[in-house]
Amino acid sequence: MKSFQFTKMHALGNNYIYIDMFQEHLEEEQLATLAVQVSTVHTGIGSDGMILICPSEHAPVKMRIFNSDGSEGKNCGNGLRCVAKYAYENKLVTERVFLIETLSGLVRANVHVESGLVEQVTIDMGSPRLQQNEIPVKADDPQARLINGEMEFSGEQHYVTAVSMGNPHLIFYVDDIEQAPLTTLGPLVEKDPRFPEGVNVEFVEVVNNREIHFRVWERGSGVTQACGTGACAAVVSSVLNHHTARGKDTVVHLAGGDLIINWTEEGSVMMTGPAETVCKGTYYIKS
Ligand SMILES: N[C@@H](CCC[C@H](N)C(=O)O)C(=O)O
Repeated sequence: MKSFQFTKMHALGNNYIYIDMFQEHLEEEQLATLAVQVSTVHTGIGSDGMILICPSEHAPVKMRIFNSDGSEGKNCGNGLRCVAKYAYENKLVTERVFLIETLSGLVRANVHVESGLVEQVTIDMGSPRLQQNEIPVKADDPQARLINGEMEFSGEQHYVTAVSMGNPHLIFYVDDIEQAPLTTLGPLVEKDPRFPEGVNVEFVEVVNNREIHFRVWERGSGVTQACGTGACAAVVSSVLNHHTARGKDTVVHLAGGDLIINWTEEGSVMMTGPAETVCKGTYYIKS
């Protein structure tokens, strides 16, 4: 029976099965099915998806992320922090600051090490993309931004902001995060035809100009405890909607814990937060 070694890691509860492609070989055609199988709780390992840590021609390491439904995402903030921790602790890199390639470009990781272990990671996530054709959102004017724009979902008008952090996000503001319509509006908006590639759906309650509450329905995985790119998109949206300030640290309270996000004056979105190893094991591939 074919098998591979895996590491399960999580970042604020957003958990993935990580496979070291410097050591393992998997066929491209089997990756989507494998992501579904390993993610399934009862018959697999149980996770929000699968992440490959791959060799790269442009950086010491490349990340590929598959959601639990087998679809491939182009970026994953929590995954990047875990990949950075794995790369440093497993000596795929020797420096504490290094590049990671993603399907949406290169990002810079900075690992914060205590007693030889990476506890926190800061990722320079690059600049957000705001034009509707970059998200993508179908629009009469594809170059225009969607900031606090009106959109109808199931007969109700909502004010939404669209941000790409290499992957698509749509942000809704709510008065009480505990009442956010995560499991009703989330799946409906994710698959709305106005988002040709689907969309990650985020709900935000503003606490004050340095703090927000956040919940997410992720494209391809549903409700998760945290979404790094989503938290970055929520802070960008909150600056654009004058709820928080650019160039200042904003604390994002996610279901799984806190992230510090700063959309700098220079343009980059900086994300700082933890990454943890859960366990390692052997997975036997179903034939
Ligand atoms: N959990 C992630 C994002 C994973 C990919 C996303 N569901 C997509 O399809 O774009 C994060 O931490 O950013």
